[in-house]
Amino acid sequence: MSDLTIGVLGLQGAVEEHVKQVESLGIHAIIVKRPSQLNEIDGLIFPGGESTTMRKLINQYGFFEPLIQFSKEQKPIFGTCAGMVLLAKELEGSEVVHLGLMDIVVKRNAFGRQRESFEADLEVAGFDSPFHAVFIRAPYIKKVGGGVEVLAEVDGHIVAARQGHLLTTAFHPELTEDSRFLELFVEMVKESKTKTFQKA
Ligand SMILES: NC(=O)CC[C@H](N)C(=O)O
Repeated sequence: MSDLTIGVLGLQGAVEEHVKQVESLGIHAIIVKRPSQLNEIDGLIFPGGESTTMRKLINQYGFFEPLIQFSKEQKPIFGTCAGMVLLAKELEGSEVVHLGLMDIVVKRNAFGRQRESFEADLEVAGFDSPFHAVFIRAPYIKKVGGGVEVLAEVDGHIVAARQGHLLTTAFHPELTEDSRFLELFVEMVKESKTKTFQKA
């Protein structure tokens, strides 16, 4: 076991699958259900699910400010699917903004009814072979700000990106055996932990 702990926000959605994938890498995972648990983790995953419901629960359980603070401390966050919607600074066609942490404009349920759920093999920046991705009522990124690195696209739409300590995918990387996105996140978490250690 490494000395890292990764949390999965456990308010709603595909929580267990992420926990299993984190544990499959020999890393300690906890399900985060109370804001105080944010102090016990080095990085946090927002699972897929229903972003509107997740946001209601974020408010109800007093997570809003603690999550903003977690990000301010440069602690890595990985938002998958609904998690991407939570991270976005703007949602297309909507006045609603959730956490607004990442400089991306996101369109919800973006692939339309005919392609509600689909799978695709993606070329990903930094990966040496395609990544098989599962999309479920997925969003995509319409626009990125200057500091955002685009990692993958499908049909010309951005579906994976990184901005410093923030990583996001429109698909569900926890539903396949391929753990390369999680491994990338783990590297981000290790890096951030080393930096914090050096500052202390
Ligand atoms: N699989 C998912 O996470 C779907 C996300 C959903 N469309 C939302 O915006 O909340």
